[in-house]
Amino acid sequence: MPSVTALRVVRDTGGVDLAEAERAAAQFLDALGIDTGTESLHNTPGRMARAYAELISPRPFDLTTFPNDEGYDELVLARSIPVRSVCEHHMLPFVGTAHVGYLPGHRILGLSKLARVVEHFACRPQVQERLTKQVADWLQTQLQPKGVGVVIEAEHTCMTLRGVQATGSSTLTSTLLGTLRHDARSRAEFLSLTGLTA
Ligand SMILES: Nc1nc2c(ncn2[C@@H]2O[C@H](COP(=O)(O)OP(=O)(O)OP(=O)(O)O)[C@@H](O)[C@H]2O)c(=O)[nH]1
Ligand SMILES: [Zn+2]
Repeated sequence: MPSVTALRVVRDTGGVDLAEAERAAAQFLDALGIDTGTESLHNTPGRMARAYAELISPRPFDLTTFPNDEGYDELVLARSIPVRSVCEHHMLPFVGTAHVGYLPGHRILGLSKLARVVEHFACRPQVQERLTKQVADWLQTQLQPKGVGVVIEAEHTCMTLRGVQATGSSTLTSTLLGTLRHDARSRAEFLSLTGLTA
């Protein structure tokens, strides 16, 4: 008889050497002409090291699935999941929201896991296109649903705070798989529920 299953998901970050990261941050600030000898900045290299370590270290989680006993065959959609990542080109944050949905097959997913999968792939140096596709592909592989849809909208601070300084701009990416990609009605419903079409 099918039952609850849980797959432990842990990402090996290769190990963060906090002490070395702190030394490097101190050198980096020094090279920028920033004096870390003051009382206020004294602990800044350590804070920088811990902050970046946190940004690239996803929390482990259990990917819990349940049998789809009722044969639920409509969309399951988690909207407005917070996204927090760092662009791999500048190591500056990009932040926004994700809408993640799927059309169930034989199993359904614990709802919180949709947000945990987003965090799992966001907590690393990323580009938004890859992040979007990784979340969709992974759900497709692990859950084998009839379809998956992922939409991410994010502000890249490397584009809004520096460089071109396109304040207020955001970037939208999407990946649709299976029925959500190929069936016009399912696709339209998904995009409508995510607020992307009227
Ligand atoms: N496709 C994609 N590009 C990104 C992402 N995050 C940042 N970038 C871009 O990566 C590019 C890096 O371009 P470079 O010309 O090497 O860097 P740069 O001189 O700092 O460029 P500017 O940002 O235009 O000043 C920039 O255009 C960024 O906007 C992302 O998630 N996806
Ligand atoms: Zn960038």
